[in-house]
Amino acid sequence: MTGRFIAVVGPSGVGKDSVMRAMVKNDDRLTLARRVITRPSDAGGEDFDGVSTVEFERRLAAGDFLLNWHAHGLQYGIPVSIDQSLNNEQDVLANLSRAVLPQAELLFERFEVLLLTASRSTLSTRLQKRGRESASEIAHRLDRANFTLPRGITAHVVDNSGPLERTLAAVSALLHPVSA
Ligand SMILES: Nc1ncnc2c1ncn2[C@@H]1O[C@H](COP(=O)(O)OP(=O)(O)O)[C@@H](O)[C@H]1O
Ligand SMILES: O=P(O)(O)OC[C@H]1O[C@H](OP(=O)(O)OP(=O)(O)O)[C@H](O)[C@@H]1O
Repeated sequence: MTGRFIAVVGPSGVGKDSVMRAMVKNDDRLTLARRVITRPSDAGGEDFDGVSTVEFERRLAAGDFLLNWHAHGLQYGIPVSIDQSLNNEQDVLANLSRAVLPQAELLFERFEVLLLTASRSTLSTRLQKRGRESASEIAHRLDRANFTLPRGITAHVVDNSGPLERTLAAVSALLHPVSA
């Protein structure tokens, strides 16, 4: 049996990267997908592979990505190498755009979605505190906060308005119901 591909989605600033990082730290059944992004490598936040647009297009043409999309003026790709982890029965966590979920669902034998939520004011406070984007970029990200999941996609929905520990306990109970 292959591992599960677990898509982690939700509005910018909700805590996807923080929750994913903590999940992987606490659970050796989980692996993080390292994304390829056309963002400067020193931008901070998640551990990603920062490349130029030309390099991204080269890799795309070479078939290096299982999934790719465009958002916030950036290109994102999920490398085909995650298949090795899935084949080794590791569950793979990946921060995805909500828009690519229907495409992702078709690709993986075992597919789950974790949707994180928080109020708009919480998102705004967190994005300002994170400080990776300018005020106008933050405003654009907040405009996308209410984007609904594509039709037909079902998700585990977890509120990340409270402490991270509470979110982690809820996520663990949903993903590992027997051992939780
Ligand atoms: N449960 C939480 N409580 C308080 N702050 C949080 C929580 N989860 C995330 N954060 C903070 O919110 C900001 C955005 O989190 P991040 O993981 O980058 O979100 P996303 O990947 O969804 O954009 C970061 O500064 C992070 O430290
Ligand atoms: O279609 P949406 O669901 O709105 O998602 C759009 C993009 O936002 C997130 O990117 P990124 O992780 O760079 O930004 P974030 O950390 O601020 O969420 C997510 O991973 C997508 O790439």
